[in-house]
Amino acid sequence: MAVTWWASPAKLNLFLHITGRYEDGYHALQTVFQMLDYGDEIGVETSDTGEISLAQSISGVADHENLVYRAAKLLQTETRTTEGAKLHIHKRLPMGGGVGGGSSNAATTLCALNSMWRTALNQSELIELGQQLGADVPVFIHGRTTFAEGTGDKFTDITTPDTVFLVAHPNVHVSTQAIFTAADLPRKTPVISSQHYSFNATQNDCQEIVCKRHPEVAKLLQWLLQFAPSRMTGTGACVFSVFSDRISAEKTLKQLPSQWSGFIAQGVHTSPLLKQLKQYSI
Ligand SMILES: C[C@](O)(CO)[C@H](O)COP(=O)(O)OP(=O)(O)OC[C@H]1O[C@@H](n2ccc(N)nc2=O)[C@H](O)[C@@H]1O
Ligand SMILES: Nc1ncnc2c1ncn2[C@@H]1O[C@H](COP(=O)(O)OP(=O)(O)OP(=O)(O)O)[C@@H](O)[C@H]1O
Repeated sequence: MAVTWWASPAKLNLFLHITGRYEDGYHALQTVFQMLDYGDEIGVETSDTGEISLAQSISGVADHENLVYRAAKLLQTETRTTEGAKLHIHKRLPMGGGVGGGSSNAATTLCALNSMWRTALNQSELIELGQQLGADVPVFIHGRTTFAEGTGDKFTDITTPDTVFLVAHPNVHVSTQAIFTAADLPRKTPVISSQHYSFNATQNDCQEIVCKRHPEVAKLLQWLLQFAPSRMTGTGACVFSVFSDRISAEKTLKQLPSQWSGFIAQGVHTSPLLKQLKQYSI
């Protein structure tokens, strides 16, 4: 059976405000999820054996914990389909870097298999399943650059300026859970309206404590700020810089000190996955 490849794009949190905390310990957020044209790819070979397998493992992640495998199993169980699949993962995105690679892989797997297995769940049913896999899975199923609230699951789509991003990784790992349980995390940022969003009037509320705990993130941020406005995404560790043209972004990437790594991506309104799904269903 031939492999069909599906896009699994990255996101950036252009800002991240923590506006409160729910009784279950989860935080109320406001953020802009910026979809990028750059990411991983998930290859799907369907079969009628009912078996789900990964063609290759990801280092450090047990196969049964891999979000690609878990997403396929969840869809199979929920829809009671007798179909199976062999799933390939082409990784480009840094793991646990705040660019949502694992969440995006899960979203792509759910959406691609729903099309290829013809299980016919609608987008809100897929989002409900996605929520069970992680807080950032729903936005990748939604597939548009959007202003998000709640735990990142209430969306108001917005148009952001045409931007080329340099996304850099400081090669340190930041635990999302450790940041969200930190006593000194600011949790009372006033709520803003999606219409009044601007990059300059917002911040990432996690950035200061991540920089304190992980000096390498602070060092990378200081280095990037010489060239362009820059900010951390999510709970880190990646930092992005905002450029209006690709040449300047590429020039800066070429100068990136060798202990760090990075990539260039264009901000997009509609994710490459959503575009592909529309074509597939035509
Ligand atoms: C902060 C963001 O990166 C913004 O994009 C995400 O909302 C985090 O998404 P994620 O990594 O998929 O997060 P999950 O795996 O669902 O949660 C990891 C841990 O972060 C904390 N967490 C996460 C999201 C949220 N709104 N409040 C939280 O307190 C919880 O302690 C949870 O145990
Ligand atoms: N297919 C997968 N790709 C990447 N990580 C995976 C995958 N499956 C499971 N994981 C686990 O999920 C963790 C978080 O991965 P992910 O890349 O989504 O983090 P992130 O970029 O910090 O995302 P977020 O911004 O949503 O917090 C990884 O550290 C890894 O242990």
